[in-house]
Amino acid sequence: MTSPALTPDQLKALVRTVPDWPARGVQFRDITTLIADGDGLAATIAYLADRVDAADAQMVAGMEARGFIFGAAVAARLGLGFLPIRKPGKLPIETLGIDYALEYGADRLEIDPGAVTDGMRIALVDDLIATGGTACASAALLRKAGAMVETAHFVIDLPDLGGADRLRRDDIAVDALMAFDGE
Ligand SMILES: O=P(O)(O)OC[C@H]1O[C@H](OP(=O)(O)OP(=O)(O)O)[C@H](O)[C@@H]1O
Ligand SMILES: Nc1ncnc2[nH]cnc12
Repeated sequence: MTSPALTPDQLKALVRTVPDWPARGVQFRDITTLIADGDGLAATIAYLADRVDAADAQMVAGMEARGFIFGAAVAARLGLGFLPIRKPGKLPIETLGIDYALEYGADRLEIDPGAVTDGMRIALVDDLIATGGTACASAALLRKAGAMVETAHFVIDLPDLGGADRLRRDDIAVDALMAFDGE
């Protein structure tokens, strides 16, 4: 695979930080500016694809909505299929779902169970891991469908929020292209 043209530090500089959005005290790490940059998008996909390739995954799963941007591009680059992990009520079939707790309230994720074959190695891809609620629920859902989920790959880690450690406690190896750590 050709080396990406931009370094992780240069990619980090393309992420826009919006203070106090969507709530006071939150530093929102916005990938809109990263993906609007052609070299930035290409390098981000190249980095993620190298890691998913090294994990020997048979399929890529991405979480709605931002995980679709990165996950589908990585899957296509590697010639793998892509499994969308959807917010509730979007799939026109009988789904397999999981309910999970958010900091305030609850949410649900759903997949097409027919897309997963027993024992298939599926790599998770998303733009960002914060508390890990979305990624842990996604891994549990894929495992419930019969998949093996051993790796998860993110563009951004917010280590202060503990999500990556939470995933590791579920026996999932985590990598991220960049971290915003107490910034
Ligand atoms: O680690 P967590 O605390 O679960 O947070 C991370 C999740 O939050 C964001 O998605 P969001 O639910 O905002 O949806 P979006 O991709 O549709 O914007 C992000 O894309 C991750 O999926
Ligand atoms: N701080 C943050 N920035 C962007 N997306 C997020 N999802 C959860 N926390 C986030």
